Amino acid sequence: MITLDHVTVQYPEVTPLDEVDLTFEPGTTAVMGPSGSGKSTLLRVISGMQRPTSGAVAIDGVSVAAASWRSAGDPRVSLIHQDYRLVPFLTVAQNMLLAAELRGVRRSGADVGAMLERVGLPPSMGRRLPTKLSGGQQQRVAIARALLAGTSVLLADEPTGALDVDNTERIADILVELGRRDGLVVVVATHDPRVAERMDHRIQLARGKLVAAP
Ligand SMILES: Nc1ncnc2c1ncn2[C@@H]1O[C@H](COP(=O)(O)OP(=O)(O)OP(=O)(O)O)[C@@H](O)[C@H]1O
Repeated sequence: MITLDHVTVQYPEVTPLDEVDLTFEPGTTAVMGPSGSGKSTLLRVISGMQRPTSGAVAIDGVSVAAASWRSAGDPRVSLIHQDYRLVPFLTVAQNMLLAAELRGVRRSGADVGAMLERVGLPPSMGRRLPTKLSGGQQQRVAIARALLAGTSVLLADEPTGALDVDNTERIADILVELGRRDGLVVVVATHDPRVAERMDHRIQLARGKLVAAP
């Protein structure tokens, strides 16, 4: 469970998160709201990549670890993006193993294949370069990479923003299953109402404030 306690992120001109109190349980939650309402900031704060100006963020009662020269944030959390962010000159398997290694998690080639199958891709795809895959396949690899690294909290920032309707459906299916079957806490920032309606809960941000709770 993720808890935010009076979390504020303040810049000189804007306050993208303003005294936010929020809880995310295992399962999927869509975070909606207009552009600039603070959705990406919320995900960065949960991941530990950004320290809030004030307030506390914890996962299962333990404060999220802030990013440092040693890590890109809390090792329990993975963040996936609209543009997938796979390393283009490494194979799919190397991308996945590198992420696990950076977390200090040892994984085998068999683990990579099993994780690819879990997101509906053949294990043989591990040998391909990400640039040779479709957008939907790349996003599934990004999810498999997060799972291989042992994440228990999966954050997704507009994960279907660059995908067509069919691939959007597939990614939404995978996220829902990870929440329901595997008990991950999945938080999805999205502008797409079709994605949001598939999630277990929906929240809405407006100018850094929560305007509708689940
Ligand atoms: N480093 C920064 N310095 C100053 N202002 C910032 C910084 N990062 C974000 N902001 C501002 O904070 C506000 C919230 O940004 P954020 O990216 O969280 O919004 P968002 O809801 O994710 O928007 P979008 O839907 O367009 O991705 C915006 O007004 C943005 O300009």
